[in-house]
Amino acid sequence: MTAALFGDELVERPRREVSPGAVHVPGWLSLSQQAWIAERFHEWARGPVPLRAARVRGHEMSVRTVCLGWHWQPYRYTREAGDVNGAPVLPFPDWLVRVGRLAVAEAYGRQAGAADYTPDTALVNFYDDAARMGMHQDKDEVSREPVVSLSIGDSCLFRFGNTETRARPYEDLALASGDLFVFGGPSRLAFHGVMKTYPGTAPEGCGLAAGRINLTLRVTGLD
Ligand SMILES: O=C(O)CCC(=O)C(=O)O
Ligand SMILES: [Fe+2]
Repeated sequence: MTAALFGDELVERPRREVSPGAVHVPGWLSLSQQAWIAERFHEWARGPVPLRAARVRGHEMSVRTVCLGWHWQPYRYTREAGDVNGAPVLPFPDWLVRVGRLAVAEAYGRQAGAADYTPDTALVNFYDDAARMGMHQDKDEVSREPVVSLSIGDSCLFRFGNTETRARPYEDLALASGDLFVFGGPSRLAFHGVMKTYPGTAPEGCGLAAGRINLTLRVTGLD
């Protein structure tokens, strides 16, 4: 409990620019922030659009997703979840815009236009013990503003690569509960994926007993 509160592991996991424009900030969210967001996740998953596994080229993804602001389906954004139940997607909450601005300021510094960062969609992913996500680019957005990623629950093995191919060079790193990862600028279109999660590693008090939640905040550039 005290280890989770005071974060010994942050000494071994310093903040780091993984590649130009891609910044990992371990333990950015406090436990109470994580638990509060996990509670919101359970509300979002109740609908009107439920958590669902998107179908990519005929195959269901192992990750299940609920969206805010805009509904993502391979490979576009819509206001209604036409591939689920046709219901309108939940609005993007103001507090999450503020989280996005704080995250960009944390990653790039206050001078870097953080105050203008206005994400309008979030993909909220839930990973059970078997879920993973293959290497891909986040490129269905018209805007190339940074992606802000927040993780809660079990740790995962995150692979962050290059903008050209799914193959090497890439770097494997752990994303743990409370970690922030921002990728923008020259890394905005880098391939990335989640190779596996580590069941049973969620810290007590993070609000999620099993599994992993990841939120990516994005600017669609759509209107
Ligand atoms: O779960 C993660 O850490 C990454 C999620 C992701 O890449 C995505 O939703 O596009
Ligand atoms: Fe992604």
